[in-house]
Amino acid sequence: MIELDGVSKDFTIGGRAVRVLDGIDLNIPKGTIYGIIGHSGAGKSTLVRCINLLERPTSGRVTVNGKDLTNLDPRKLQTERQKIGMVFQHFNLLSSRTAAENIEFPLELAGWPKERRRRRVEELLRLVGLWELRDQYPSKLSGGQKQRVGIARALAPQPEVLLCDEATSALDPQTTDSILELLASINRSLGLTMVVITHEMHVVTAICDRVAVLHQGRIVEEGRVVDVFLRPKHPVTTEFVRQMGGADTDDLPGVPQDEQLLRCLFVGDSALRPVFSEVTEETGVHVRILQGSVDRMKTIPYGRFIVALVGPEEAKQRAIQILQDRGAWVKEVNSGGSGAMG
Ligand SMILES: Nc1ncnc2c1ncn2[C@@H]1O[C@H](COP(=O)(O)OP(=O)(O)OP(=O)(O)O)[C@@H](O)[C@H]1O
Repeated sequence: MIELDGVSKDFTIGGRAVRVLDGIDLNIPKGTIYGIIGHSGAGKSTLVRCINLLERPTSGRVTVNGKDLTNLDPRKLQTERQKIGMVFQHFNLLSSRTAAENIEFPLELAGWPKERRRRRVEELLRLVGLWELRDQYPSKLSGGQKQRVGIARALAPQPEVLLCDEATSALDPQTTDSILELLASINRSLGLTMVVITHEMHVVTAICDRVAVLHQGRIVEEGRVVDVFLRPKHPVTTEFVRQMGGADTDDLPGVPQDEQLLRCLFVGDSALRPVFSEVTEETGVHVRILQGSVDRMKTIPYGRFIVALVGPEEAKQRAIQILQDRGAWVKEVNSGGSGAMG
């Protein structure tokens, strides 16, 4: 749906060219919610603005829905841009227009007839839960309500892609969750492809299917959210994962020499099965859970545990084999070892 091939972007800063994006390759499948996470200055906003060519890449190609945007003349680019909606961190609403009039604005620009505009605006006000507030001006709306207007305005011309640039970063945690829920439900009901730019892990784990980690203008990791965040490879990803907390061997109590300390990770249905009980039943090895939790990333359950196996050596090895056979990723650790799960 969205493909970036070797996209680079240079800005001239203080008279010299500085490379802000460096050879970005991305393939965002239709209908997915795709997260791009990175620290401040990583290049996230520049990257998302390259997708709709608000920033023209210095080199590389941007293809959206089979059309190479980097090769279109200005008029055709304008037409294609209407299929890409954008939601901003600070809402960017027109203060002199009511909620309904803000939503209507892009339809006026696109030349929709009045009656069709009226029907579309009503539909959108209801979709984002703002029908009652349709005649309010932005100054009378809360941050969450303003962002609902921003989302409805972006959806008005029926785009195929929605770009969200830190759409929840100016909101409190509760409002953030309600906006994330709205975005996820729009994705489900309209099948819209969404690109979500954020510096917050929570945003990615709540609604994204896939994620790219951006660092100093490069993608350092990419994949399914569960794969990238539960088994991070790059130090920047590991830093983000630490924000989630979870199993860590730093603060473990002492474990007797004859017990085998393990880190276990279950992803998918195996996280919900009584695998530790099965191990005990089949091998006689007891499993002492020292730390752990079961949670979900979007809809996918996962469990992270630090356990100690208690029993004869040969039986402990069989227990590890059974854990692996039942879908666990298992890593033996020395007691007193350190490091986040991953
Ligand atoms: N128009 C511009 N001219 C010059 N430099 C720019 C321009 N836009 C961005 N930059 C620089 O590019 C780098 C990446 O900025 P960008 O806003 O894309 O990062 P970001 O990851 O979105 O960060 P933040 O979360 O802080 O917005 C920064 O060093 C920034 O100063």
